[in-house]
Amino acid sequence: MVKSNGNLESHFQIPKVKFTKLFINGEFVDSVSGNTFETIDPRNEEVIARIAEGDKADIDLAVKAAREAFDNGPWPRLSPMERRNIMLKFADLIIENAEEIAALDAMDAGKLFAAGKTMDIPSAAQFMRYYAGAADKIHGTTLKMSRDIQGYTLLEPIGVVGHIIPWNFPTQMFVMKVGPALAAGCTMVVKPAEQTPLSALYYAQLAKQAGVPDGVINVVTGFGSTAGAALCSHMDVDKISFTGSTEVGRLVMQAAALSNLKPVSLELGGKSPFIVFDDVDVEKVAPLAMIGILFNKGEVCVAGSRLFIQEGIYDKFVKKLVEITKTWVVGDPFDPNSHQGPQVDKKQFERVLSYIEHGKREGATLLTGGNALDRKGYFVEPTIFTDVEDHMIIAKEEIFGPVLSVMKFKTVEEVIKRANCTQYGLAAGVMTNNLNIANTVSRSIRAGVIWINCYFAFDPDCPYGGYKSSGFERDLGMEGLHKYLQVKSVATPIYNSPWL
Ligand SMILES: NC(=O)c1ccc[n+]([C@@H]2O[C@H](COP(=O)([O-])OP(=O)(O)OC[C@H]3O[C@@H](n4cnc5c(N)ncnc54)[C@H](O)[C@@H]3O)[C@@H](O)[C@H]2O)c1
Repeated sequence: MVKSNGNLESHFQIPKVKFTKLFINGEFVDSVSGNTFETIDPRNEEVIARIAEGDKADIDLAVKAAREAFDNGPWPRLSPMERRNIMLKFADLIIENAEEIAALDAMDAGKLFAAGKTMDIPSAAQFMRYYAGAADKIHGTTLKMSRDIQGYTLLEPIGVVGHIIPWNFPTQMFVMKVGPALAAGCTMVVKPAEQTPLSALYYAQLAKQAGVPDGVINVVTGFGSTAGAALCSHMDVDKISFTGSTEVGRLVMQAAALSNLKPVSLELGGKSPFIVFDDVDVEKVAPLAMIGILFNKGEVCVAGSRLFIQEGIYDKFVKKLVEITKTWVVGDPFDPNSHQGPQVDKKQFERVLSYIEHGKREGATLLTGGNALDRKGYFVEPTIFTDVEDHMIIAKEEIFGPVLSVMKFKTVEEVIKRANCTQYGLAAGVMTNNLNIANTVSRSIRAGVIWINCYFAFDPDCPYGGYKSSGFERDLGMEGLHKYLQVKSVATPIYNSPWL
């Protein structure tokens, strides 16, 4: 592992944070209570800005604005083509402002600036364009009904949506949720994670600039137990779309059920297996396995955090992993030489380090890493444990950091069983040149996404979500749009009505 000492000011001019207030009904406003909270830069533990702390009273105002915009405003009543055009303009503005948005996420979340500018932000714009293209292709079906009745279905917007998003991909999560809901004709309140509120506020004003009418997108920054909980239990919210931890997902579902029984979609945690068979080229697959765990400093719900290696190539593969970590640069996310920035905040940093201690105590072998960097900020070394057993905490719980558990296996049947022995079912990677094995494993793993000889292959057209405690319903793809639509069936006699 290499430490980067890049001087970020020489690479990029840090933007001044302009948006620190709630965005309700097309305007930036203070919270009702006047309270604020700090958002901290994980590179240096300094305060970036004070952000308005929304709570129940602010959620009430935001939902009222969204309700009015849905019940009486133009957005659901625009022609689909008009909605599409505004969304395309929104996507253009995202690209035009890519550098500033990437900088906000680098400061707020510790994400690599270069990756944000060239990957996260362009892919967010791509999501928005995908759903803009879908906006004028939403249609129901004609029904073949008996007794001379003609019928058809209408797909109508579900209404006011509450989006609750996590901190690991603030930009993509915002667009992944807001894009399809806009295409469907919904209005919404977004509650970004308290760790990363900046880009959501920035997006809100871009949407307004693009022509999204007031009240359609409202952003209430604040904490989960107050603002988030108030959104989930609000009687005037018609749907909650949540991405976050399994633990909070349970609370969200409970609050939704105990209020107006609103439907929820849950995109939750993971502990994904990355399975490598003997027949692969170690030189090619080992780097992919490392990206599978280290990308975005391991703060990825689909991180390949359990690496299963077949016994024939085990030693060679592990040696290669260690070699890779030696060239891996942990440092300032604005430094173009950095491969990995800091964990998002102090809590997450301490959580990752405490899992490393668990691994040591449980008897796994710490092969490399295991420490925080000796500098200010929340930097953790890429860490590899071998001799990990399935029952160990580091093999079972989601760490959400750069910590890899490596395990050896013999047979296809064995690895399928072990890969499935987790409460999660979000994603899995299968690396082999044997088509039969690839097919058998991908059909046997209980997870929502399987990558064969690739990893993190995301596309707007590819639905994404979990089995088991990783949640239900899907983001992205047309499935990601349909969850914001209701189906209405209409029937009428073709000739004289026998009912009248
Ligand atoms: N499946 C996916 O697509 C996906 C994607 C990214 C992250 N995640 C998961 O997210 C987790 C990390 O994110 P996190 O730490 O921000 O998760 P979290 O569950 O702590 O918080 C997520 C969001 O929920 C809010 N929240 C917290 N308590 C709430 C409550 N009682 N009611 C309503 N909202 C509440 C938070 O303020 C935040 O906005 C990991 O488990 C990760 O796997 C899943």
